[in-house]
Amino acid sequence: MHTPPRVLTVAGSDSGGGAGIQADLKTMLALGTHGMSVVTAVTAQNSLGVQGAWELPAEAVRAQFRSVVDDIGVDAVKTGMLSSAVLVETVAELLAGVRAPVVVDPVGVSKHGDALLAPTALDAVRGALLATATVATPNLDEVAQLTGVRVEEEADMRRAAAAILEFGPRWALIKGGHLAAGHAEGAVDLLTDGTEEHWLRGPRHDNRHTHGTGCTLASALAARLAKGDTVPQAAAAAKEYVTGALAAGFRLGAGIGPVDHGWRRRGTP
Ligand SMILES: Nc1ncnc2c1ncn2[C@@H]1O[C@H](COP(=O)(O)OP(=O)(O)OP(=O)(O)O)[C@@H](O)[C@H]1O
Ligand SMILES: Cc1ncc(COP(=O)(O)O)c(N)n1
Repeated sequence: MHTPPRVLTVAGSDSGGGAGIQADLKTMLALGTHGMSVVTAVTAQNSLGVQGAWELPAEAVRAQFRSVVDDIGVDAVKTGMLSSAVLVETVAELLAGVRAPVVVDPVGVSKHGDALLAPTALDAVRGALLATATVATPNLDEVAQLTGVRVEEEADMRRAAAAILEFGPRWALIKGGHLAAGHAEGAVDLLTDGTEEHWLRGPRHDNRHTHGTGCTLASALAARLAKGDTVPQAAAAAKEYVTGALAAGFRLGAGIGPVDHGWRRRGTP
């Protein structure tokens, strides 16, 4: 009997289904793995923004994590919205006991600018969470928030990665999706462990249906790591998956629509 690789997301729920836990589980299924979840917070969210957010108690996060890890086991873990300093510290402590690869997406704010992490949690992200990561996947706003490095040109991404690596992840994947057109060739991300450097380049799709890109990239990366890829192989596959999902992104609600996690089944548009 075939048992698919087991991948766990520790993240917030997005009621609109485009980001957070919902994006993670869809991505994990699309990439042939068994997705599992530890919910950290519940958001009331749609294509227009985040209308409310409620954090779970640390005890509930710990209990979900133990239920999954102690019985089922994990081949990779991904973290997303962690909401507060208490939950960042709790999750960092839980991850320290895990041997599987860990992808940390240090989610700070939503696409609409709604805060998904308390400013008081930044120290715990720097001091405890990032060191548990096999790969950390900050976007440019998160890089600025965590390190003070401002990326305006592609070449600045090297300094951003070096500053993130100081906090202890084995690899940094700096996402350049927010680089202004004209300052990058396509949509470019930089993956490096401080020695090797891999530029991940894809075509830019400006169809505005980009809700969930960061969650999707990090989950695809975790899924491929669970399947046994090396970090550079997993990152290349994740970039290809998110690029296809973005190209197929669709209108939903009155605002920013989601990427299409099922694009491979439906065929490329
Ligand atoms: N318009 C775009 N066209 C093609 N690829 C994109 C575009 N925007 C982002 N990407 C890619 O999507 C992935 C996520 O990048 P991004 O910088 O948007 O992350 P994020 O900010 O965490 O996501 P979000 O903006 O959803 O919070 C990266 O691989 C990035 O290069
Ligand atoms: C619960 C939750 N987690 C994460 C994000 C960030 O999403 P994106 O992938 O668009 O950055 C979000 N909007 N909501």
